Amino acid sequence: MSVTFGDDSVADAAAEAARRLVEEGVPRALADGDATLWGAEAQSEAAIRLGWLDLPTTSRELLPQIGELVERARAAGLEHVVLAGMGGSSLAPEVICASADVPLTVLDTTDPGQVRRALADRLDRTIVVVSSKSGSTVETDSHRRIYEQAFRDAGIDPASRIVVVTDPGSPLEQSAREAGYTVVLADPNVGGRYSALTAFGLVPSALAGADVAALLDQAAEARQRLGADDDPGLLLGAAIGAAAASGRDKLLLDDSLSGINGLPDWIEQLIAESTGKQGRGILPVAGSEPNEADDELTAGIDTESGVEVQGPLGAQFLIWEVATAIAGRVLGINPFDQPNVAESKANTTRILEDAGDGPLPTGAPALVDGPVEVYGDVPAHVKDLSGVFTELLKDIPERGYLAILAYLDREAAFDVPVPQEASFEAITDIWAAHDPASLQGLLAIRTDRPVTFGWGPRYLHSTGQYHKGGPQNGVFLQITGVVSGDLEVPGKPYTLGRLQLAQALGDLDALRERGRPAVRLHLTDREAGVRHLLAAAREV
Ligand SMILES: O=P(O)(O)OC[C@H]1O[C@H](O)[C@H](O)[C@@H](O)[C@@H]1O
Repeated sequence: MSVTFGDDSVADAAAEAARRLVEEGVPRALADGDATLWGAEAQSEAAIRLGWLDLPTTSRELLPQIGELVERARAAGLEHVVLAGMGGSSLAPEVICASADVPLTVLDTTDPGQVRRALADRLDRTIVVVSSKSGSTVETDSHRRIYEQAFRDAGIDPASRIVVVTDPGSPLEQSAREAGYTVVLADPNVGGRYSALTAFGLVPSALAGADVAALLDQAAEARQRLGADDDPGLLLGAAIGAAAASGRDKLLLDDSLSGINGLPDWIEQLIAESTGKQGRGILPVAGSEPNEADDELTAGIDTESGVEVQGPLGAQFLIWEVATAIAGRVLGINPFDQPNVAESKANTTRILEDAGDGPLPTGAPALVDGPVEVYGDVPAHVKDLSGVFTELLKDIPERGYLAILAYLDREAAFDVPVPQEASFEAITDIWAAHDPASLQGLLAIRTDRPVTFGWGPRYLHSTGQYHKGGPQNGVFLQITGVVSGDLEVPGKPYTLGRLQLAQALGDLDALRERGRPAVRLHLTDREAGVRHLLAAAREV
C-alpha cells in the first residue's frame, strides 16, 4: 500500500505538513490513541471514538460468531441478504460486497418502490440485517417494521430471519432481545463512519459471501505502519489537510481504474461528516470530472491523480480513516462529531407532527413544465426547466458547488425494458437515459464548479452534514416524485412515501434557513419526469 503524488505542489505541501506533524509527535500519539490531538473541546468525544485504530485486532474476536451466523443462514437456505442501515451502517458493506462481487440488497432509502422491490425478491429465502449504532434511526426502524410485518404475513417467524447489529445498551438491542432476534453487538468506541471494520461492516458482508477475515488482514498490515513517518494515512491526511488549508478544499475522488467498487461513496461520508462543520471543511466529489480549478484536489483509488492511494480495500479503510483524523488535526476541526445532521431530522419530525393527517406543507409550484413541478424562488422571467437550471448554475458563487439531491428510487432505471439483442453499451445507454444520476454529468459540463449527486435520504447521513455545517456556498437542487404503491410503516402514523417527502422538505427548510438557494423539482410522472429533466439539462 502507498500514497504517491502526481502533482509536485501537492507533494511539497504534504511533505511540509507531514514534517510538522512528525515534529509535534502526532503520528505516534495517534497510534497510541491519544484523545488530546484535536484540542480540549474535542477531547471527551475523541476519548470514546478511537476504537477504530485497533479493529484489525479486536474485530477478530467477532469472526467465530460471524462464522456461525453464516453457517446457520446457509443451512437454512437464506441466500438473499438485505441490509437495512443508513450512512456508516451500510456504506462500508456496500463497497465490500460490490468489490467482492457478492450480492447484497442495501436499503438506505425511504422510497416505497425501492423497498417494495426488495420485499418482492425471494422473501422466503431472505435474511435481513438491521444495522443501527444508535438504534433509533427512523429509516432503519421503518425497514425493520416493514420486514417484520412481511415475514409474519408470509407465515415466517421474523426471529428466524432478522439479525440486529447495534451498540450495547441501545433501544434496538433491548427490543431485539425481547423479540428473540440474533444480536451482534458492535464496538461502542467507534463512530458510525469509522465502523467499516466493526460488526457493522463485517456481519452483512460475511452473510453475503465476502471474505471478511482477509479485510482484517489487509487492515492489520496498514496498522503496522501507523506511527511511522512515512505512514500512508499520515501522508494522505497531511496532503488533504494542507491542500484544504490553502484553499484546495474540493476533493475529487476517482476510482475509475480501481478494482475496488464504490469506495468514493464511503469516503464521501467519512470526509464530509468529519470535516464539514463550523463553516469550514472539505467537499468530497464523487462521479465528476476535474475542472482544473484552483480549489480542487484530485485523489485516485489505485488511479493516477494529484494524490494516489494504492492498496487493497481493508487497507484503504484504515488509511482514509487515519487521513481524516490527521486532516482534522491540520484544520483544527473535531473529526468525530456531526453537529448539523440532527437539524433536518428535527425538521422532518416537526413537519410530520404539525401536518397530522393533513397534507404536507409543500406550498404551490412556482411553475410547471410538463411532468415536472418547480417549487422555490424562481425569477419571473424563467418559464421552463432549462431556465431553472440556468438560474441555479448562475447562482453558484465563486468557490461554491451545486448539489443534486434525489429522493427517488435508485434502481428504477434498471427496470426499464431493454431489447433482447441489445449490446452492453446499448443497455447502459438506455439505463443512463432513465437515471436521474445522469443529471450530474449533464449539468457539470455547463459549469466549472463541482456538481455533486446524492440519493435522499441516504445523503442526509453523509454529505448532508457538509451542506449545512460547511462553507455556505452550496446551491441545492432537490428532486422528489409522485408515489404510487405507498407502504404503511406498521405501528407508525405515516407511510414510507410520506416520510420520504417530509425528509426532503425537512432538509430543504434547513438549507433555506441558511439562506442558500434551494429549488425542489417534483416529478408528477416519474419516468417521463426523469426524461424531461435530462432533456432540459441538455438545452441549458
Ligand atoms: O447507525 P445509526 O445510529 O443508525 O446511524 C446512521 C447514521 O446516522 C447519522 O446520520 C449520522 O450522522 C451518521 O454518521 C450515521 O452513520
